[in-house]
Amino acid sequence: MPSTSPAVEIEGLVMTYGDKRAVDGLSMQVARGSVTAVLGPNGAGKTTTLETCEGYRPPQAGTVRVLGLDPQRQRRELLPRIGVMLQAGGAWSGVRAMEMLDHIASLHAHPLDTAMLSDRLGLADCGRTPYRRLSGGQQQRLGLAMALVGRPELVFVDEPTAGMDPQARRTTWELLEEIREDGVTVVLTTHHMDEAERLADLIHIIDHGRLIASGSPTELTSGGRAATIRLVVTRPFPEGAPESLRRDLAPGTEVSQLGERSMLITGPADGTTLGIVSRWCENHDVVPESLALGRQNLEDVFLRLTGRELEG
Ligand SMILES: Nc1ncnc2c1ncn2[C@@H]1O[C@H](COP(=O)(O)OP(=O)(O)OP(=O)(O)O)[C@@H](O)[C@H]1O
Repeated sequence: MPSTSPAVEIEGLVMTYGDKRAVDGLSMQVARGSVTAVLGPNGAGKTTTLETCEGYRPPQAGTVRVLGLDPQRQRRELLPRIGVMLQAGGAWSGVRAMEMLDHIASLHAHPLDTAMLSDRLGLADCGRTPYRRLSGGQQQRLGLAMALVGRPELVFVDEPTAGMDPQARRTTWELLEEIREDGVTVVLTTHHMDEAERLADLIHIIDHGRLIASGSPTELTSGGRAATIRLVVTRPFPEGAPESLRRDLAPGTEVSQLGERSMLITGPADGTTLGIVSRWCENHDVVPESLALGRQNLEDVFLRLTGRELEG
């Protein structure tokens, strides 16, 4: 198996829970040595996809290969080569933080130094605290340490910074950037676009269990639709406002309603467009509270693709 082959290859994956199609024909790849973010709103199918890659669930249709191996049939071969940070738990409730980390380290041939790792992740002070008494953020950090301690070639991290304070988030981001420098492949799920924008070489956006867009953060947020205007008005928009405004704007300009008093206009957001938006407001008895020019971010991309906001 040449090392240039993808670290993860998913082809036509289908996963259902009863009648619910959590993953619906998903195909995507993760390049070796990259940080790839799987971005999507709650319930998009991110965790289910990761759990299938980790060998916790057999695919109901489609195929999954991780480091060239079948996560079900070749699990024993695969497990020592990957690290997994679960969204919740992963440790026994009564075990002390350091005991758990040392235990995981003892299962690996060449583990990292656990004292160094726990210090780095700010766990040194709670090393003797039972897992159930750790704060949510401390449990997350311990989960990350457990995923990294075996020097994996590939780590799956499910919402790595959920519940962390800003300082712990930054430390986690730095650590993930460092392990990438060491050539480790990182697959992370998140519904925080800033996390994906900061860390990821490649972003797969999924919604309703399907891949709806892929690209680098720059590719996804640039191009002809790079600029945005956010319009906030004093009272709720009249019925049909986005369609009416879109008719006045240049072809290719997109208008999405964000809330009852806010809209996002994506396209050639120049002086001409601003002028048209102001005139439209005047003609429709709409009073702008703010009209802000900006650069499209991943949240805007998601909104444009799905008509819904990413977080929430
Ligand atoms: N064990 C389960 N039993 C039944 N339905 C489930 C189960 N696990 C997940 N689901 C459903 O499958 C869909 C996908 O869930 P999944 O956890 O994979 O999404 P997610 O993108 O990781 O969401 P989140 O960001 O909230 O973690 C959701 O509608 C969820 O309610």
